[in-house]
Amino acid sequence: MAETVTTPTHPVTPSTILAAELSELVELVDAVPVLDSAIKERLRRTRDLARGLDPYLEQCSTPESPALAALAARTRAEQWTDRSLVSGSGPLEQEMLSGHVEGQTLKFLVHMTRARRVLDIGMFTGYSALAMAEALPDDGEVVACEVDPYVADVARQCFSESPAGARIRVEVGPALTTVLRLEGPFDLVFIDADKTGYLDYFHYLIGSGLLAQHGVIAVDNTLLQGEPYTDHGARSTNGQAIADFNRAVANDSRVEQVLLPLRDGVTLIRRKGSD
Ligand SMILES: C[S@@+](CC[C@H](N)C(=O)[O-])C[C@H]1O[C@@H](n2cnc3c(N)ncnc32)[C@H](O)[C@@H]1O
Repeated sequence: MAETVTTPTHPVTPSTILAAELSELVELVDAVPVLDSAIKERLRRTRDLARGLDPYLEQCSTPESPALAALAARTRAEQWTDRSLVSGSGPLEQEMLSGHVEGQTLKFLVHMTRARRVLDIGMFTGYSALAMAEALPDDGEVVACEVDPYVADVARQCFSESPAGARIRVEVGPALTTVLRLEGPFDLVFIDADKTGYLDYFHYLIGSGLLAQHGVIAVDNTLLQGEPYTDHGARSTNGQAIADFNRAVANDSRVEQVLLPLRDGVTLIRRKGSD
């Protein structure tokens, strides 16, 4: 089993938010002397179930390559608070990085779909792009779209230190503009950029020749920290965008899909009858 575990600085997925909430509850309840010890013990077991999940997934998954580990370390070392998104859609933070288990899942998708051409929409420092590039054959290609020139430069530096990095072509600019001038087909597309743009990316990919007939789309953050399925006050703009996206995909008769509770949610989409 792998020994290294990636610890986010703050919880950004339903399971890590749940674990953090339960950890706080355990502390609160432990401070109440009159409370039944059996109740305290049950709460501790519940916390451990939530808190142990992500580290265990990491331990049981094939370790990331040295190049991916270096890219993740480089991303953690950056002072993201000093920068804000050129697109104005929000601050950059190290938690944007998809990371070990999701990267390993993307590698599996490349292998399983026998992909040769991959489109990465929302590259950040390049973790997903490099993970998928590592799984491609030598003549395969990842086209990676990123709006922020600074993070694109960080990604390029990381790619230059890995043989698989030579398979990645970086396109800087708003992804919706970039995809309009790209030539298809792509066998696999990973959508992980501005959440309010997800429906546009999806409609363009399905409606155009950009996605291969047998192609698969993987979409990140479709659980958006639980916002689409919880009702605790007003949703954020991104939470509403993801709720709308999930409903639109579920109602679209052209496709079939599954939402996997991996990290912040990953939805896999394919055209119906495209065997
Ligand atoms: C969640 S991060 C991507 C994480 C990345 N896939 C990974 O594996 O580490 C989202 C990225 O999308 C970029 N982005 C936001 N809006 C965009 C747009 N309209 N076009 C292209 N990139 C965009 C952001 O600058 C950010 O770097």
